[in-house]
Amino acid sequence: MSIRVGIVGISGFGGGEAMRLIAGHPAFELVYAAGEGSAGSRLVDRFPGVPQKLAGLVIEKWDPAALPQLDLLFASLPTGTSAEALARVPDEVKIVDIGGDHRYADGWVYGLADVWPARIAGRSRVANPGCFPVATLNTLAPLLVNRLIEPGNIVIDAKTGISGAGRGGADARFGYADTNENLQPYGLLKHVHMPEMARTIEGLSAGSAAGLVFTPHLVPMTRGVLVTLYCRGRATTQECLDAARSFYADRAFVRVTDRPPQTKWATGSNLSFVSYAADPERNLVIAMGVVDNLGKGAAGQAVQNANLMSGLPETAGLDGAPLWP
Ligand SMILES: NC(=O)C1=CN([C@@H]2O[C@H](COP(=O)(O)OP(=O)(O)OC[C@H]3O[C@@H](n4cnc5c(N)ncnc54)[C@H](OP(=O)(O)O)[C@@H]3O)[C@@H](O)[C@H]2O)C=CC1
Ligand SMILES: CC(=O)N[C@@H](CCC(=O)OP(=O)(O)O)C(=O)O
Repeated sequence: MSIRVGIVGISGFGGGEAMRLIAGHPAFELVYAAGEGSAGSRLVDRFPGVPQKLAGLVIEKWDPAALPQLDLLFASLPTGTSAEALARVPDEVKIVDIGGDHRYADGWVYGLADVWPARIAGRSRVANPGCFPVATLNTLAPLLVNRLIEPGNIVIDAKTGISGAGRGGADARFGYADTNENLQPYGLLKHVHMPEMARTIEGLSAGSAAGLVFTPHLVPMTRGVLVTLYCRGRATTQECLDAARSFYADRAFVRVTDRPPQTKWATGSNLSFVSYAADPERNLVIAMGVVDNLGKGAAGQAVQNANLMSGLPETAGLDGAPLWP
């Protein structure tokens, strides 16, 4: 039996990636697509390569009062624009919010799927983590749970591809001439992802994350997030790798590697790569994490969460290999 799903924000980068994954999903059937400016166009008009079975589906104007019969809705709307409308979606329709409006909000589970799948299974309102948080938290979780680093002294140096800003990123920073052959730090001291990262670090460690520092950088590539995390701790490299291998032993999507991960390893997939280099004498642990911002960072983890919410195998529709090169 198929599960009837919808995507609001389908014309965007996150929504479009969700469509690509759902088109190949064994149990999900896309029956509803919605948006604002794209309303009235067919999927084939926006995505010329869309599979034939979806080509004629017309994007509706987003209206939670006019939904067809649905089991599950993926919301991929600009942060700040989804809370009011999603509150009007009937309770029986499950929702995965890819945007930032419901992270640690009442009634919603924070959907860090690789770390706590049991919290997500069977739930009906799940908030996807942001792309930097999932790359960071998947990498830190084994160290925090095993008390291998101090939670209060973590510095996150992050790099992101331009698609992290979405298609709607009309900001002049995101044009070709501004991004090609260029590197830009941004969001210093108060990036919007700080609270969800601090709260999760505190939950995993039972300590304070008060000293957290996070600086993202925009780099001239389309997809990918790399986080390099500077931590205080006396563990060896081998102890960090062993902790991660044990923590993720039965998890499908997290790969623990001896060598530093690269963004291309994850492109087009729901994979998360983690690795570590530590020097106990210098009280230093360097932890590294890679995801595709549109995969694990958005639509991939959204589908993983939807599988858990629907009682499906967690890997359904997500077992394709990454793109290479
Ligand atoms: N890009 C990324 O790597 C990641 C993004 N996210 C989050 O996912 C969400 C979507 O991001 P992204 O796909 O990149 O953004 P885009 O700018 O690419 O897409 C935004 C989408 O929202 C739709 N939209 C905007 N306003 C409205 C409205 N009032 N009613 C209905 N639809 C509307 C647009 O539809 P239309 O074209 O029809 O107007 C478009 O489909 C954001 O919250 C973002 O922060 C999270 C993790 C990673
Ligand atoms: C390059 C770029 O702008 N990236 C986005 C992250 C995308 C993301 O994870 O978005 P939400 O948390 O809003 O869902 C940013 O730094 O805000």
